[in-house]
Amino acid sequence: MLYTVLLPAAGSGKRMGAGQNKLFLELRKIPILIHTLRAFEQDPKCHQIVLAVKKEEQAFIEELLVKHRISKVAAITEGGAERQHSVYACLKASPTNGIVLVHDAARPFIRQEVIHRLVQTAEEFGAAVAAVRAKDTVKKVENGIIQETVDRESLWIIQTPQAFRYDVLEKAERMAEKEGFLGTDEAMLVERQGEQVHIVESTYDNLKMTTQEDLLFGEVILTKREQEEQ
Ligand SMILES: Nc1ccn([C@@H]2O[C@H](COP(=O)(O)OP(=O)(O)OP(=O)(O)O)[C@@H](O)[C@H]2O)c(=O)n1
Ligand SMILES: C[C@](O)(CO)[C@H](O)COP(=O)(O)O
Repeated sequence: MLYTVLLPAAGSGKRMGAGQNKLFLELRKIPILIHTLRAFEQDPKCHQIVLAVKKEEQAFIEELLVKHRISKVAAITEGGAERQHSVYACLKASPTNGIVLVHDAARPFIRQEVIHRLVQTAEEFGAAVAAVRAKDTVKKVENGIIQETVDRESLWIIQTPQAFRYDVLEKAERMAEKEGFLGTDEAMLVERQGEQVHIVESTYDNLKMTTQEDLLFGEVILTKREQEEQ
């Protein structure tokens, strides 16, 4: 089945400390935003892309879309104060009966085979998220004192894309807005509606460009990808 991808791109990139939207920073002379868009532009199963952007950045982003021949962007909507608000704005701009993927525009290295497994799982079960197993020990801490070590075998690091049947995500976003609930990902909103969310194993290089170090890792990932393609 074809899918629609919702790309929140209206953040400020505070943790990157670049003084601008981190999505405009370049890897191999291409903006991070374009790397991410290309992943979906080049996927035959992607029907359309919906972007949430800052109003004052829309004209610049539209120029980037033309320059880099990104043709699948069907709608550009205004993002909100929080990531969740930006995602909801994208959802409201793209009603469909099918599968929607929510993907951070700050994750440029998503692999097509992960996307397709997510879509298949969401088609079957209604909700699925990309994730990788935790590699480090995780502990709960209060006031600088370790309270509990969480069993690593049951720990997964959640990424995006997060894939849903449109009606499942729409109800979750609508109820969260009505109840003033703010989550850090869409799965949280769906879980609190009592829906089961499935895990689809992703790759460790599906990195979210968040801090300066990630730019270095990103260049290495691109070098590795180029070697894979040779
Ligand atoms: N109000 C917001 C906040 C974030 N995002 C988007 O959500 C994705 C993941 O958010 P994050 O990595 O936190 O980006 P920023 O919010 O820009 O980073 P920071 O928290 O460091 O400011 C990014 O593509 C970002 O552009 C958004 O559309 N609207
Ligand atoms: C949605 C997410 O990428 C899953 O790991 C993450 O929660 C986004 O966090 P951010 O602080 O909004 O980047």
